[in-house]
This record gives sequence, C-alpha cells and structure tokens, in this order.
Amino acid sequence: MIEVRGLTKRYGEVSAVDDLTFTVRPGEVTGFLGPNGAGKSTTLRMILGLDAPTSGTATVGGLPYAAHPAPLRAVGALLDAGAFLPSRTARDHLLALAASNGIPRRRVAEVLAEVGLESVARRRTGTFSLGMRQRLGIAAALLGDPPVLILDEPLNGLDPEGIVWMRGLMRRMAAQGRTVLMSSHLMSELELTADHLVVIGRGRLIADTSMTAFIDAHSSREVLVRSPQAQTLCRMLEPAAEVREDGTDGLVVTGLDAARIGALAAAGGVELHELTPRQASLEQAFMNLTRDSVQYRTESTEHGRSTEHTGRTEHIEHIERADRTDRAQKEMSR
Ligand SMILES: Nc1ncnc2c1ncn2[C@@H]1O[C@H](COP(=O)(O)OP(=O)(O)OP(=O)(O)O)[C@@H](O)[C@H]1O
Repeated sequence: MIEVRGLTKRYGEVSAVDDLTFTVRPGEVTGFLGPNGAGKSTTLRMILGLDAPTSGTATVGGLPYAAHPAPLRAVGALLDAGAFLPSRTARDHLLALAASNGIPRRRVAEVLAEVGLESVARRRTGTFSLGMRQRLGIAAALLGDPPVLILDEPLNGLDPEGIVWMRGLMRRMAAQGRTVLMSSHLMSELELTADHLVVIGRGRLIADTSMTAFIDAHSSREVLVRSPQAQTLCRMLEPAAEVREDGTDGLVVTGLDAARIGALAAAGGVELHELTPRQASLEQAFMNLTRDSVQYRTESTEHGRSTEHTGRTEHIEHIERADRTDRAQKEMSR
C-alpha cells in the first residue's frame, strides 16, 4: 500500500501540495489526476523520497521509500523518461541498476523483452526516441519485480501499439495483486485502465473514489432523442428534464432515462426515430469537477463554455418561439 498522510509541500508562497491524505490499495490501478500544476509530480516525488515534505508523511509498504534496503525491489517508479546517461546502452543502464539493488542479471533480458526493446539493447540511450526512452524507463521500473508501481505520465510518447501494451501491462500488474499508481492527462485511456481515482486540484484532495462512482457523481447521463415532433416532445419532457439541441436534428435530454422518455413519448402519441443513452465519460466528469481548480486555462476553453451557455439560451428562446407559433396556429384553426 501507498499511504499519504497530511502531506504538504511549500515552495515559498506556493503550496504545491496542501495537506494531502489518501491510500493507494493493492490489486487495482489507481489513476492520479489533476489539472496542470495541481501538485501530482510533487506528490509522487515526495512518495519516492526525491523531495522532502514541508510536513506530513508518505510511506510505501509501511516504510518511507528511503528506508527500503533495496528500493527497486519494493517500488518500481517512472518519473522522468530522460533520466539516463546518454552514452550508456540500454542494457548497461539496466545492468547497473540491477547490480545496485541485488537483482539477478537475467532480469535485464526479461524486462527488455517485456517492453519490446530487445533489438536496441546495445544502443546508446542518447539515440533513443521519446517513446523508446519511456519504454526503457518502464523496464527499469519492472526490473526488481516490485509489488508497487508508481508511474508519472507513462503514456507520454508511446505510439498506439505502445498505449495498448501499457494498458495490458497495468491491468496485468494489478491482477497479480500489485499496487499501481499512475498519473495521466489522457482521460479516455485512463478510463479504460484505472479502477480507482485520486483527483487533486491546487494541491488539495478533491476526490478519492472508484472510477464508476466518480463518473456517476460528476457527470450527467444523457439520452439522444430524434423525433419528427421534436417541439411537442420537448414540451412534454421539459418539466422533468433539461432538453437541448445536439447541433444536428436531435435533442439531448438530461434528467430522464431512455425508458422513461420512451414511455412519455408513447403516452403522448409522439413518434420517435432514435432513443440512445449516451455513456458519460471520465473527461466530462473530470472537467466538471476540476472547473474551479484549473489554474492555466486557454481562451478557447473559456469560449467553449460561453458558447455552450449561449447555445442553450438560444435553444430555449427557439423552443418558446416555436411554442408561440404552435399555439397561434391552433387558435387560428379553431
Ligand atoms: N522546485 C520547485 N520550485 C518552485 N515551485 C515548484 C517546484 N516544483 C513544483 N513547483 C510548483 O508546484 C506546483 C505543482 O507542480 P507539479 O509539477 O507538482 O504539478 P503537476 O500536477 O505535476 O502538473 P502537470 O500536470 O503540469 O505536470 C506548481 O505551481 C509548480 O510551479
């Protein structure tokens, strides 16, 4: 287990990590998330004894990292994919690490094969691409066959095959009962890989929960509906749900499930051409939860929010106009 208790790191006025407490359990992959500058790398560096906390503690398997006699056998870590002597070959780099931690030499060939670098084992790491350096970093993390893995942005630079391989590796490590903590900004990939999430913003804990509970709690379930009687349907649903246009000719309904929408439409004699529940995503949930913790935002995401808002207002006006026309036509036909 990785146990973080009241962990705090200040750099002058900046609280990079602020009274963080969480536990990472074995047998699952825990995703470590947060906007840029949230304090993820600083937390991981403190767990690995590379930065000293201002206060609080971090232990791995009950001991501070530095207290493990052979740390590579206790914790495999990938923090910085460039942390090799460029003049050393991949194999020599791993042999040196193995020797320093009493790890048998045969592990070097095993991990090189595991990460797909056998054919370049005798090349200098200075000639490696980002993805190759990342794979070598992962080989180093696996070298001591450790029960705990801590990986900071392990997907950086990996090609699509590499990303799928990484997903399989993480899942396999967790299935073997190991503790896996990984940070990533690739939400769609994390959604496929992680079972549990620890989310931080501005150095503070904002969620520590299972993936499913997180998505359920921080995103709304939506249903896409298409009907030739969209306005009538809209009026029927709006007392109980939020309805907006999807930009084509469909309506996106929040607040009612597909079965209920179908039942209401049937009861009102409204014809439906499509009724599709939309899966909420980790990305949506993450953006909703961390909206107030984002420190570095671009103008385009600000615009994205205001356009969405304007779109909704315009849509309501559009529906109201349609309603007025509908009522006027009925009056006239009477
Ligand atoms: N050595 C340092 N000196 C001063 N400030 C630092 C130092 N290291 C980190 N910080 C600050 O601490 C905060 C957290 O940084 P950190 O790198 O931990 O964030 P992060 O969550 O890993 O971000 P990203 O997703 O961008 O990698 C930032 O405000 C950063 O500027």
